[in-house]
Amino acid sequence: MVQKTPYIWFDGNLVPWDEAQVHVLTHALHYGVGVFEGIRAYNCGDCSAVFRLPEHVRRFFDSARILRMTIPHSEQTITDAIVDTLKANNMKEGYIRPLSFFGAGAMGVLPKDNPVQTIIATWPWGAYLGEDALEKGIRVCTSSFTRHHVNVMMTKSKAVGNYVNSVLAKMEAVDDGYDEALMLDTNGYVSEASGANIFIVRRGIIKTTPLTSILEGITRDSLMVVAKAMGYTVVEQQFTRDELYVADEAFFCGTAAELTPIREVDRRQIGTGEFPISRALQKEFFKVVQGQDPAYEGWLHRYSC
Ligand SMILES: Cc1[nH+]cc(COP(=O)(O)O)c(CN[C@@H](CCC(=O)O)C(=O)O)c1O
Repeated sequence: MVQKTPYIWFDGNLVPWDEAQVHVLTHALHYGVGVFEGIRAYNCGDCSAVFRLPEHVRRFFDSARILRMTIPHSEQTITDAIVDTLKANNMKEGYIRPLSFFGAGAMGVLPKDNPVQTIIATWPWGAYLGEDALEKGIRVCTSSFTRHHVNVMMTKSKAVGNYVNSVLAKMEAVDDGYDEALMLDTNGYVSEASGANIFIVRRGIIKTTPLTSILEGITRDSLMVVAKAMGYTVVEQQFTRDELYVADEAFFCGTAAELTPIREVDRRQIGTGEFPISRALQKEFFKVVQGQDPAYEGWLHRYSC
């Protein structure tokens, strides 16, 4: 159950958590047209910092543009509202969920008299895939659900409706005893997880899926930059499930997932079961988000509660 916090920003005002409600004829509840973001704030010791806030806010608005939804606020207003909500909730660290959606008004597929509503919620969210996941890695299965064709759903939009595909994949994986689902694209190549991007390490090369059917992950981008700065070769290249099977290491990454090693895929251990490169990247990633690496100060939007 999500842990409540005192306030949610709702169409310009901070309202008590339990009062942030919508009508059951909200268009997005019926037709799935909304956009959202997942953002994390980290405790950096003497203050806190939201990780890559401008990039997340820009993607939030880009997602809306793709869906022909006009968010009735500026990027600056949303940026300020995110920090204000964190402060109002006295959150030195935690997860931030902006959501914008077609509200109640007309019913029917065409949203014509439906206001675009916007909320920003924040709550504590620890290890996305379980406390042991970051340390020991997770077990993954290839999903029977295929990632969206790029002209069926708009996969560069973090659109609410896209996540029916993710929910079905995740439910199937968990019911079958795994921690997460690996989804293939419509051509059968590895795409991403239900809520994270994927990397593999093979013969010292770090490889990730190109920007085809996947969400353009900000953590993915960050890790590519950090890995290159650490001296690794990083390529964006399609790969198949059996290349994943014979990889030396593999990991998922995302705002919620952070960097979660994968220890097994479809009952095949990945590599030796040790993941030194993933571990080194994970260690550097947490130094970066916690403000311990000055080279990445530009990625931190600092604030104090
Ligand atoms: C499909 C998908 N792919 C990749 C990513 C990684 O993107 P980024 O966070 O920018 O690195 C996410 C984020 N998934 C968000 C929602 C998770 C959820 O269960 O809800 C997240 O990680 O916040 C996805 O949902």
